[in-house]
Amino acid sequence: MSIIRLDRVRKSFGADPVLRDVSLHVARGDIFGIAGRSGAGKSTLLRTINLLERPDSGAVVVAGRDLTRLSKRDLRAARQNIGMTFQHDNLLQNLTVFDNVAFPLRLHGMLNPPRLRRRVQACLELVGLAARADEYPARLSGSQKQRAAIARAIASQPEVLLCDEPTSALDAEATRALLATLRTVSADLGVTIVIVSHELPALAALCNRVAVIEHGVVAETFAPTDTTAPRITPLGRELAFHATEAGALFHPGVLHA
Ligand SMILES: Nc1ncnc2c1ncn2[C@@H]1O[C@H](COP(=O)(O)OP(=O)(O)OP(=O)(O)O)[C@@H](O)[C@H]1O
Repeated sequence: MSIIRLDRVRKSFGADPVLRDVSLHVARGDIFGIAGRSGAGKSTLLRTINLLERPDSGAVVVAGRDLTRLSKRDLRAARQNIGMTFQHDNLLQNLTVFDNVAFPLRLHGMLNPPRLRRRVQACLELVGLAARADEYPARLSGSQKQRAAIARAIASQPEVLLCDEPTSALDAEATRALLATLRTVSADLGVTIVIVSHELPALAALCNRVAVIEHGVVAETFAPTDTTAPRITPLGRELAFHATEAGALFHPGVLHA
């Protein structure tokens, strides 16, 4: 069953159409990748899923509710079910890692202090940062900052996690650590992850489905592990190549079980 459904979404900035007619389904539990050339509209599409970008027309249905039809108040509540991380980690520099993760819980008055502490610690353990809880973001590596941002994004136990270019500032080793964290988050919490990246090897290694955005539409959607299916776009073919490479590194049966 789809947890996210975009139906004929259109979005222009001024006279420039970015999303011309985007329809896609993301199944519950998917790690779903969005690929596309620079400027193709990947981030715009991702930001449409929680209505940070409001489409000009079309439906954005998350967990059964069309977000475009909600009142401001209901939209605020619906967004608590959709965590998000950004290319730049957006951590609050004057707060410790613990307080960054606790921030959305405190903001929404969720949980009493002992439960909040347990929740934050559990999130930090999941992303491998339990030992860094009292550090300030400036002392973390790029991968650790992204992992702290993931911990913050999952603290309110959303069903959906949106990740915008989480590995773009990371070297190869840090990228592998971050992909491992996202796999753990997916496996342990069952959260549905949608990830935008221009790094095809990362998408090929992580995602069980990928959509390629081209000319404002979804040009194709496929499972990277299905390396035998014909690909329509050059980018799809590149992804298939990287999926074969990734298969040599990570056994797909383990990765996508
Ligand atoms: N708020 C905005 N106002 C005006 N134009 C915008 C806005 N956001 C995005 N755009 C434009 O929309 C187009 C798509 O941008 P978007 O960031 O979604 O693409 P992308 O595929 O994520 O690109 P990249 O891989 O380079 O990050 C670009 O031409 C961009 O300049």
